[in-house]
Amino acid sequence: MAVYTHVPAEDLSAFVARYDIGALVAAKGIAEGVENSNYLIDTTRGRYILTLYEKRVDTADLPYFLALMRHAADGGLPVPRPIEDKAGEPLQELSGRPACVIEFLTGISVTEPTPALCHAAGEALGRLHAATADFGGVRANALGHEGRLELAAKCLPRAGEIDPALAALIETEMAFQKAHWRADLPQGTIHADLFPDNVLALDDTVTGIIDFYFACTDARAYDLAVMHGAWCFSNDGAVFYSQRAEALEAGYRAAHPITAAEAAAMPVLRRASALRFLLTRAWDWLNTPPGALVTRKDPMAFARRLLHYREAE
Ligand SMILES: Nc1ncnc2c1ncn2[C@@H]1O[C@H](COP(=O)(O)OP(=O)(O)O)[C@@H](O)[C@H]1O
Ligand SMILES: N[C@@H](CCOP(=O)(O)O)C(=O)O
Repeated sequence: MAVYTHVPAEDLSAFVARYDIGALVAAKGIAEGVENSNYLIDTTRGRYILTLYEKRVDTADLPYFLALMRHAADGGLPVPRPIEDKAGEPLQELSGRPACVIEFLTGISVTEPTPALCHAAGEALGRLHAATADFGGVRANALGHEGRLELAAKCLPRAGEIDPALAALIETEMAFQKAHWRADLPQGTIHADLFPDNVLALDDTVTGIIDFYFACTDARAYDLAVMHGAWCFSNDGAVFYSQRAEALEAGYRAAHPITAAEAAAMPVLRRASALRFLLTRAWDWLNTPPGALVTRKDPMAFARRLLHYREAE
């Protein structure tokens, strides 16, 4: 359940009145999502998403995320445009939290994507990379190579509470990444979390790319590696679907080239991405207090992906 901050109805009405979007007629909390509180709001003029940014998002990064979303929307991507208030300001405060209203986009997130949707999603990523090539914003990846190694070291002492083999898996992967990570791959603006639940689709057509709150500047090909892990396995990581992977890469190549160096680095990037999601899930698994309204995601689902990548070499 991702409504951490509950906003009283009268505050919501007053908040909506700051914008030129009509009067509030309905609002409901959205259960999906992990990081922030989201409300679906209907006004006399249309439908919008209201996001209240919770503690895990650094307020200083919000102007970067909102500028990136606007840039991508201006570039023709199906990315929700942040709505400005009557004074031209997209970033607000509500119930003691930074808050923003963004466009509502139609579509649903699928859990078992077809190869056709994988193709469309890969193409959408390629288009996003092309459209953001001239985006001026820069944000370091807190979960980049160094960040992953730091988080790995923090997870190691208690990894055995999740699975007896997990500490060894993390340790050996840290050694591999230290030896093989390449810092010289083409850099760009990456989404960094383009899982199926962050893509809205209708009939194998992508209608929305959402949740830019991990976006950053990093190796462009890493973004495709993230999608490989997120889109091409069963949810528990036990089954790899090669047709999805072929379609994903073909879709990306239809919109953006992959250099020879990027293609050669892909096995390392995929392992790095599997490690990243294994680690953040493990950290949350070990540190989410009982009774928190967050659904913890299974770290072992990404341990299995990591093992698959190792065995595929
Ligand atoms: N612009 C949008 N249009 C339609 N639905 C959206 C939009 N943004 C978010 N949502 C809905 O809200 C849910 C949570 O949003 P998300 O940004 O993924 O939250 P979180 O950052 O907490 O993970 C999504 O799964 C989707 O159902
Ligand atoms: N995609 C990550 C979790 C991040 O959650 P999101 O709702 O912000 O996409 C994972 O699956 O571990």
